[in-house]
Amino acid sequence: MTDLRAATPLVLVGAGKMGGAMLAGWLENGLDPKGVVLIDPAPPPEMAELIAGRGMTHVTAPPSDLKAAVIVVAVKPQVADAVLPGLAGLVGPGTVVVSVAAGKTLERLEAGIGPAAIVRSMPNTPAQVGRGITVAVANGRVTTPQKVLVTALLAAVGKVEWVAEEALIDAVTAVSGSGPAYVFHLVEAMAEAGRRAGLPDALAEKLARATVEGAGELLYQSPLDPATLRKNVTSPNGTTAAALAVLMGEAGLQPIMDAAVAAAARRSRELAG
Ligand SMILES: NC(=O)C1=CN([C@@H]2O[C@H](COP(=O)(O)OP(=O)(O)OC[C@H]3O[C@@H](n4cnc5c(N)ncnc54)[C@H](O)[C@@H]3O)[C@@H](O)[C@H]2O)C=CC1
Ligand SMILES: O=C(O)[C@@H]1CCC=N1
Repeated sequence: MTDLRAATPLVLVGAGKMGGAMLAGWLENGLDPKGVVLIDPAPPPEMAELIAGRGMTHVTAPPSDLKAAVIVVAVKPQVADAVLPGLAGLVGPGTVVVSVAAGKTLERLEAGIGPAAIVRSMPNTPAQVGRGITVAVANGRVTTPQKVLVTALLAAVGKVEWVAEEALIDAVTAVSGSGPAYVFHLVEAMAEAGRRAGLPDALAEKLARATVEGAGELLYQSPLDPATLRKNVTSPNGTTAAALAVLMGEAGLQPIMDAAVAAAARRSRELAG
């Protein structure tokens, strides 16, 4: 079983919301902070604190004297093309590059960093609490041991799926990469609907948040599928049935979700550049 020590030296390029969430998860799971080199000219303040507190090396540009075991590229897709060529010097014969950038194809990544073992992946921010899910696709240069190493790294912050067909990553991005935002928006919408139904602000927010937290945890712990869990809430001719007649109706959630996921997948394809 590959442990996270094999991932060092690990160079994390960009410690913002996604890179920072993964880094927090890795440290929680035993990655040696001394083996981490963070490249970020302007990490968010909470990351700067974590970096200093855990003794990680922090630089603002790629060092010239290092070959990485793993390079995780977690900068915005819009800056990836500019950043990638500067990382080429960190690539040695054993290095595997893992990109989390939305839209950036394996071909585009290789055009930027040069010939290398590259994994294109799509994680999500629940990685911060070890409950992310990442889908990954490898180029032809990734060896089996590198795939095992990347799996260990990604598995330290949640579930991992590999796909052989790169085109699936756009839909993956639209469902699980962006998906946490849809769930957080559901909380906002439920709270707002509660306020409009007469609840005081604080109570509406508390009820919406606790309901999604609890339903998520129940889904996590239960062996039942979501449809069964939904039916377990729904008494015949009761209040839930009345609400679901709206949510599952013709103008309900499904067509809205279809449109949202299609829009995100389209944007992912555009971000290829
Ligand atoms: N936020 C999310 O939920 C998810 C984001 N992603 C992907 O993760 C990547 C990063 O997104 P976020 O973390 O949300 O953005 P962010 O803006 O929070 O983080 C980007 C980080 O990159 C740093 N950076 C900028 N220029 C740099 C450079 N030249 N060298 C090194 N670091 C540099 C910034 O200072 C910042 O800390 C994007 O490609 C995005 O598509 C993927 C899955 C989910
Ligand atoms: O919004 C974005 O583009 C990134 C990719 C998936 C989640 N956040």
